[in-house]
Amino acid sequence: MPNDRLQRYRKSIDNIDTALICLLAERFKITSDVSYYKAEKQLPPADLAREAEQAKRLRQLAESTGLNPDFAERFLRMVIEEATQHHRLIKDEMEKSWSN
Ligand SMILES: C=C(O[C@@H]1C=C(C(=O)O)C=C[C@H]1O)C(=O)O
Repeated sequence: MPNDRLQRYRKSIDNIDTALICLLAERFKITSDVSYYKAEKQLPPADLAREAEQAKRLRQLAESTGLNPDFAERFLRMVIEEATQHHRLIKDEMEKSWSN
């Protein structure tokens, strides 16, 4: 069948997409734990110094693996935004429960 090769490529792409989603789910379980930790300790949801270190490290990693560093940083920023939004949500919820 002429599409055999394309089908194989697509199978590999689907496997990689599955791994990416599973890894992201694992990452968000950890950042969710961080949300509760930060809320309990009254720490700010975002840590810009830490984010700058992560961006630097991932840009270098992207360069060394042939990935566009700008794309790697955009992706990281999107993931961090989702995590910090959850931190803010949990902080607000916890502060409301303390004031009751
Ligand atoms: C998870 C943390 O909270 C925020 C989310 C981060 C992330 O998703 O990697 C990084 C820094 C913080 O802005 C943290 O401080 O480590």
